[in-house]
Amino acid sequence: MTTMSTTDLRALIRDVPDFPKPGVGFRDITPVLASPEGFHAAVSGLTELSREYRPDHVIAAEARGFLFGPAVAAELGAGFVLARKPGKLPRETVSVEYSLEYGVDRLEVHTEAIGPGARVLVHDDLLATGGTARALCELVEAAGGEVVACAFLLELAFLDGRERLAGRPVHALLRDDAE
Ligand SMILES: O=P(O)(O)OC[C@H]1O[C@H](OP(=O)(O)OP(=O)(O)O)[C@H](O)[C@@H]1O
Ligand SMILES: Nc1ncnc2[nH]cnc12
Repeated sequence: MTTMSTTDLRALIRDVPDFPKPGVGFRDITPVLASPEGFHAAVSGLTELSREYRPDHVIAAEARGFLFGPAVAAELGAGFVLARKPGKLPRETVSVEYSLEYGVDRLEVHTEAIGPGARVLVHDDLLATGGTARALCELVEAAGGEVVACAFLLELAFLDGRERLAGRPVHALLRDDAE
C-alpha cells in the first residue's frame, strides 16, 4: 500500500469545536481508523519515529491508545502493555492519578507487565496537556522500566504537554500549533 502524506493524514482528523465542553477543540481521529490508507500511514509513521529506540514494550492507555499501539508494537517486534482505568486488570497493579484537559482520572498497569530495566515506548493518539502520557511514564518507572521515548499521532503543541514529559524524547507524527 502506498503511504499517504502527513498533510492528507491530518486532513482525515476532524476538528469539533466545544466538545466535550465549551472551549475545547476536539480532534476526532475516528476517520483515520475508517480509512485503510490512513490507518496504514499512522501505524507506519509512528513505527518509523520509534524504531531507533528499540523498545521491549509499547505502553498505552485505554481507550484511544489501544487503537494504534498494538499495531505499532507488532511492527517494532515489541510487546504491548495495557494501562487501564481502575478495577479492570485482574492481577496486582501499580496505579497513578492524573489530570486531563477536562477532568481527573486514574490508570493501572499489571505490576509484572514491565520487568526491571525494560525499555518502554509510551504511546497515545494525542498529546494535549500531557497528563495521560506523564501518568504512563510514572507507571513505567514505578514498575522498574525505562521510558525510552514517547510517540504520538497528534501533538496539540499550544498546550505545552511535552513540558510535562521533560527529559524523555517526545515525537509526534502530526502537530497543531493553534486551537
Ligand atoms: O494529554 P492529555 O491532556 O492527558 O490528553 C490526551 C488524552 O486524552 C484522550 O483520552 P481520554 O482521556 O479523552 O480518553 P479516551 O481515550 O477513553 O477517549 C487521548 O486519547 C489521550 O489519552
Ligand atoms: N482536544 C482534544 N481532542 C481530542 N482528544 C483529546 N484529549 C484531550 N484533549 C483532546
